[in-house]
Amino acid sequence: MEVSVSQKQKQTDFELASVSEVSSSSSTLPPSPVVARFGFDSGASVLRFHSDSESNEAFHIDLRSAQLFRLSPVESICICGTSETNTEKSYSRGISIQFRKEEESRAFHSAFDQWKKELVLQESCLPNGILSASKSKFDDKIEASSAKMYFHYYGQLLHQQNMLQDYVRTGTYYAAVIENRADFAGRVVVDVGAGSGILSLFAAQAGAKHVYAVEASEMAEYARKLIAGNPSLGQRITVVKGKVEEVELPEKADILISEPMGTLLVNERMLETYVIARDRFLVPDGKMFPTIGRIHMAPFSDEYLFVEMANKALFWQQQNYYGVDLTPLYGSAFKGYFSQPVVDAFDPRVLVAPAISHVINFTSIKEEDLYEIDVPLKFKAAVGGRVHGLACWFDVLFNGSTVQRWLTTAPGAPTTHWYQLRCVLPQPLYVMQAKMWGPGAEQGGILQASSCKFDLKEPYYRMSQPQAYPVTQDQPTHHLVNTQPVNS
Ligand SMILES: C[S@@+](CC[C@H](N)C(=O)[O-])C[C@H]1O[C@@H](n2cnc3c(N)ncnc32)[C@H](O)[C@@H]1O
Repeated sequence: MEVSVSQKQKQTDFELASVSEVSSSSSTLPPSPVVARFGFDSGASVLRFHSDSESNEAFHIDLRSAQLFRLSPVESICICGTSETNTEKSYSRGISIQFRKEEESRAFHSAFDQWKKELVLQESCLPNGILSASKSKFDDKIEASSAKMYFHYYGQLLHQQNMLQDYVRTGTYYAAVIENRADFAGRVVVDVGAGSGILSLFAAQAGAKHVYAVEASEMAEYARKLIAGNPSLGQRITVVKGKVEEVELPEKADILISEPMGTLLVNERMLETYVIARDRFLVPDGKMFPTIGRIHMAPFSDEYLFVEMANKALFWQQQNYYGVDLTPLYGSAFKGYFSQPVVDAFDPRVLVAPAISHVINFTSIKEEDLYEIDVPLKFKAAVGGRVHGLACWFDVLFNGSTVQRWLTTAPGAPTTHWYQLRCVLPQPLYVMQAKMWGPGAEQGGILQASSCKFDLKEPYYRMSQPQAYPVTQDQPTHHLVNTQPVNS
């Protein structure tokens, strides 16, 4: 493998508060403060640690096997392999890294990602300058088995039909495209994750010069069939079967169209694919449909939902289940149920404070910035009572030259197949408005804490329709129960 001179000379230094080994077996760690240096060593990207006072390296790790996880704003853990060749004896090594400031932690993480990327580039570069068939950006992030299941799912017509039958979704895309003909007429379009090819056909209807419909799953074959069956539009559409991260297209696009939204906008990580498509295929200042996305979050109060969740674990409180005491597992079952985000459509009146919004601009965000998203939350409850968790939904904007259109999944708006999402806390929080005494009184109330980790991959599909509330005059119309059919 060739390494260029510039790479050999390049290095990045970071001063750290301290480093320590998670297992105590090694004594090679330098005393604090510590300097961490990213650099090259015999063609490999390495991270060296040495003491501030001397430049002698205390130890180094190979970035090839290293992964970095953030534990807190100023603490991270780096997991890497040992150099032990006997696989039975080789254990992962954990290095706990303390930063002095949060900004330094961020800079270190971004340098780490950058150096890992350089490594991928290096490894795919053969001495003759030809790119090797090494893993793509997609393969790098997504496990093969998980990608197989994902594309198997989308390869089936029944799941595409589910999306096509979400008339709020598909109708809004149609309106956004047709009302903004000026953005499509005579333009080259790339449909990112084309599925059945429906958005490509809409773009062709709006007068696109040519549409490249990129689809990785077997659905690409069905898209070809559908497009061939609509010849007046189909002659301007080419289906490209493959991953957006890997396929090559013969020309740049003036506009990208895609439906990359998952639960809570980011689930499925297809936004990353959309952004990669932008960097690979879009002309500078080209358009993106959708253009921006927003995640909205607000605290809610829903006693009924909380009791429903808590009751699920009651099964494990049986002391005589065929002669077996199940109670040792009660705590774990309770925790398990509360780690499931609830997916359903709820009445917006369960919200107890205005929502906080996090904006993602698809035209400018870096792909890496989608790996980890922090949304600082601070709410002032409009009413006192028990808060049971955080309600979340999203919307996206089609920023057309003629018409701006929003596709929203907000509570109270016509229901989509995304519904809304609620993260229910295992311990409700009491929110009061009266003057308080005791700990936390200075801040205006009693300090309480309740926390939970939620797994977006294990949702609880509850699917209840919003209950019919009698409408009074002071209620805005968006609180009305929607009459749209639910698309399953
Ligand atoms: C949510 S569906 C949308 C399908 C279609 N555009 C629509 O609106 O009905 C996303 C599609 O993108 C495809 N997809 C996801 N990631 C992809 C990738 N990295 N490369 C190519 N296709 C991808 C999936 O197989 C799936 O068919």
